[in-house]
Amino acid sequence: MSEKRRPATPWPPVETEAPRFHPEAPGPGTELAMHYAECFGCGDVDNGLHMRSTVGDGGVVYSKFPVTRAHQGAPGLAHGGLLACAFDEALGSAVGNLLRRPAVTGKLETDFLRPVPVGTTLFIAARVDGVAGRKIYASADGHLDSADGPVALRARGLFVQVGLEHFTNHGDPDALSKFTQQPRRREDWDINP
Ligand SMILES: CCCCCCCCCCCCCC(=O)SCCNC(=O)CCNC(=O)[C@H](O)C(C)(C)COP(=O)(O)OP(=O)(O)OC[C@H]1O[C@@H](n2cnc3c(N)ncnc32)[C@H](O)[C@@H]1OP(=O)(O)O
Repeated sequence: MSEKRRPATPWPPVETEAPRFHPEAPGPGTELAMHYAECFGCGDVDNGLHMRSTVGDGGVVYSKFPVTRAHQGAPGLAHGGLLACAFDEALGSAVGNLLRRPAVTGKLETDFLRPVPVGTTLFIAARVDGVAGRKIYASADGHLDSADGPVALRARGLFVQVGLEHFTNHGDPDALSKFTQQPRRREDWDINP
């Protein structure tokens, strides 16, 4: 199957600054713990994606998504929505861990280039591309079965920085205390755009 191309659109779509990684961001080689045990992407959820991520060199976060029968759409193939979910998680992990700015997905676009069979592992490499005020642009490639395997998907996401009250006002008021890894304290986040 030949490498397919999609129409080239500028990315990031607006003028941005280079991302400034948080001084206490985890360094290369760090295996990232799940950020929340009940997260469908990285938590201990039945039939969740059970993604695991590691910080690489140059501001890249590598995540693995083992695709099981629980993740099917067409028989034997991963469901596209769950693949998009895996990219949301991978991009969000790069943004959250490297910048330590609380942010939510505002826009997520995914190019599906190859089918992803059950039994494969998707190796996702995600990076933060630029920042414009509260807007954080990130992108990722998903490779089949190894870090340099064929590219099955590409994704681009806009994350919007929010105050911590976003999570307490709209979600579980106890949610922040349920985070299972650092930073657990307000002062651990860079909350100034
Ligand atoms: C160590 C730490 C570990 C942590 C690890 C964490 C891992 C996490 C992994 C989990 C990963 C999973 C993560 C998840 O699943 S996050 C869950 C899914 N996402 C949401 O639920 C978000 C829902 N949406 C909102 O809450 C609001 O709409 C937000 C907050 C996004 C913006 O509402 P707000 O009123 O606050 O701001 P604004 O509307 O003035 O917008 C601000 C700017 O953004 C621009 N804009 C907005 N939307 C779009 C768009 N669609 N296309 C293009 N642009 C868009 C907008 O034009 C404006 O630009 P400008 O006019 O200023 O130029």
